[in-house]
Amino acid sequence: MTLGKRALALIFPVVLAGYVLAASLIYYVQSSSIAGLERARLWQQIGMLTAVFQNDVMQNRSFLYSLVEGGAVRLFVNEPNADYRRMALGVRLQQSITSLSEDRKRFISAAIIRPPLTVDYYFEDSDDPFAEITPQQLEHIRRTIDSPRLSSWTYLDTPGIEPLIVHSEFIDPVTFNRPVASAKAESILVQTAVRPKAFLELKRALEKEYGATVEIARHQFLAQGGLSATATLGPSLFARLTPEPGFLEERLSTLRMLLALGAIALSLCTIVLVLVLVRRYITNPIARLDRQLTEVMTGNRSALPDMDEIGEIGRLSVNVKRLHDQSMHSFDLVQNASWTDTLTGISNREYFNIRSTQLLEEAAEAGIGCTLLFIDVDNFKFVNDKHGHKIGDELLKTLADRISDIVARIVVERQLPAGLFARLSGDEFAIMLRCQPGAGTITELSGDILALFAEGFEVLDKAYPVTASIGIAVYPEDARTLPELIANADAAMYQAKSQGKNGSARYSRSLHEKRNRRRRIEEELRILNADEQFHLVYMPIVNGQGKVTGCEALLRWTSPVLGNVTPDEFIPIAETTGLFSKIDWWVINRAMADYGHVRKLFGAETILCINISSAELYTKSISDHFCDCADRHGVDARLIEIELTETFAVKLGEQSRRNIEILRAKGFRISIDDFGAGYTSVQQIIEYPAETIKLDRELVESLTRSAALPTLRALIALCHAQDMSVIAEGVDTPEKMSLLAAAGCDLYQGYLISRPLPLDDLGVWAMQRLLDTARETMRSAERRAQG
Ligand SMILES: Nc1nc2c(ncn2[C@@H]2O[C@H](COP(=O)(O)OP(=O)(O)OP(=O)(O)O)[C@@H](O)[C@H]2O)c(=O)[nH]1
Repeated sequence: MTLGKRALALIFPVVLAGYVLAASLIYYVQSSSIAGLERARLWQQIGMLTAVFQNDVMQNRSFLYSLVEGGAVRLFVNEPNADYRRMALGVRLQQSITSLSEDRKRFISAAIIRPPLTVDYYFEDSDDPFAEITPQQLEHIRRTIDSPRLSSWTYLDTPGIEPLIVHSEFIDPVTFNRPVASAKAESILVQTAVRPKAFLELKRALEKEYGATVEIARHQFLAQGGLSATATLGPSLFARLTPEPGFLEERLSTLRMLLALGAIALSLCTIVLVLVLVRRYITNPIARLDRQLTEVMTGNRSALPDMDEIGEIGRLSVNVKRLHDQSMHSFDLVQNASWTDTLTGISNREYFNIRSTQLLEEAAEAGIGCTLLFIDVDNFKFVNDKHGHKIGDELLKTLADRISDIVARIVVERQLPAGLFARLSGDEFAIMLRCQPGAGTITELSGDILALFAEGFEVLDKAYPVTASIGIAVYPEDARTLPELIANADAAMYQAKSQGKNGSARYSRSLHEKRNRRRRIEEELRILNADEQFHLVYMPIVNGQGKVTGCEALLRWTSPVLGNVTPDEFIPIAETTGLFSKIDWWVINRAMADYGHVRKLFGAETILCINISSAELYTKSISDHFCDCADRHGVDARLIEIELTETFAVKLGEQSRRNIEILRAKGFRISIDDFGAGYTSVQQIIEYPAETIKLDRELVESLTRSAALPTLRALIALCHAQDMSVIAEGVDTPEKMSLLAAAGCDLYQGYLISRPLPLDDLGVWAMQRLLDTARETMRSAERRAQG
């Protein structure tokens, strides 16, 4: 939810509740004052009604007196001519009506009654020529006659008939004044009646407004609670108006509705106003700050702009900007540190990867090439081991400085874009330049780097025997991605190393194929079924008398995909990829399973030689595996000779030395294979924990030249002095054999004796050899017999 919506959600109920509360209070106060006002108005209205009524009463009375006092009654009584007197009275009445009331349509009537109750004259101001006095008026006359009073008035309100105010007065027929009480029976009675039109209209209007009848009664009304008003219309005539119960409620509900609408309208106005202000001074600045921060975090903006807000929001913005600037500064420091190699101060692998990716993208856009030089120091370990890591560190730092200088110089001289130089790891460095081979830049660069090592690499005034191997790969010819480019330059560097180190090599197609072949071998090794694709061949070892004393088990691999793959090719791959255990364990098991057969062919004391990977001796379980296999196949440990390569034996570690001691303690023999292929000191020969030394075929080749015979003899004597028997490999001529025999060699192995043979062929070979020996023995016997 946005800040604006939150503000709305907060403000709306608060403002609304405030206004509803205020409206309720106003309603509470207003409702009682409305009730008071209505009550006062009601009393006023009923008072007005009373006044109007009394005016009508007064008019009627005036009408009566105008008839009596004006002589009209006297004229009527004294005039003997009945028609005249009627007409004269009629004229007088009309005059009186005209003078008393402006309303010509008003109903007025007059009647003269002679005793005992004869309506002598009746006049009515109406359109009805046959109009007669009403029974109600007669009734009033009768009641007036019956009462002791000489005059009276009343309000006649009979259902179905329009109400009338009626006045009756006794007149003495002689004096035409009010008679004495005793003369009442002989007096005439004059009655006038008017219709109280104004009163009735007002009454009707009130009844309509209040929705209730104006009650008129001859008795006093009892006091009533709520909204009600009473009035005295005459001495015994009362009126009361009690509005219908919902009258006030209607007013109040209108008030309520007005207040509710007012509260809502005011709430909305207030909310809109508050929201505008909140948005202007709070949410908009915060939203702007948020947007700017988001842009900074997503990289669409480099820094927060200066804020000109005031107050808390302004301070917040300034502080956020300050915080951001500080974190950017810290981030830059951390990033620089994380991209710098701590030892040499040049870029490290992370930065190299990031920057190189950009360089390749730029090169791709510009349609130009990039060249990667992968540099590895040769024999650096030697400096570490011999002179200590401090010197090693110094060497790396000095080398980094010197290569940096070379790169900077060449870039300036050849006007190239800035190059990238980084330490990838250990003694590995890399240079990325936006140039292609051909212009001589790469040749000059690699030549200058190699020249640094020409006289040994000088550090702190001392030269160290290290060189550099440089692998070169070019984008886009050799690779299209950075990982591929690095891998190819690395492969080229290994190529340079394998060509004798201290040189450079460019990544090539053949190198590519070599790597592919290596990858395919690795893949096949991972998935192969050893029982189906591996088999062992055996190469006999004989003593000076030609007796087979042992057989070396040699592994052969026939892959359905790759065909025959030699151990020289796949064993190093298996060792570097950790697949050697799978192979070794199969070889050990298979060779021991075959041992019974070998033994049958060559005798109970035949030694079985099994090669194991040098890496195998780093695993703890190797001795257990040998023992388990020997037990399983019933092979005496003394008849098993485990062959280790000389290069491995030179650098025996703690674990491998312990493993060899365990194996020897269990009775297994140890043999040092390929002796003489590397560089071994006399000291190391003395320290070899082995029963047998196998002279490498190259060594045999060079030492079986007549001039080297004393050396061969001395070497074999040295081994004998260490209690080690000597086997010569590569014995392929009788001459070599006789020379080796002359030098004291114990055992022989080579094509002169036999090539490596499958087990079945080994049997045939053994039979053949027996036959040959038998034939030779017979021939010697014959020669002796002839001689
Ligand atoms: N002094 C020092 N040695 C390091 C550092 N990092 C790695 N090494 C060592 O550098 C050596 C590099 O190994 P290799 O490249 O296999 O040794 P090498 O003798 O140069 O082998 P080749 O390259 O085959 O000639 C290892 O012994 C590492 O322990 C470091 O920061 N300082």
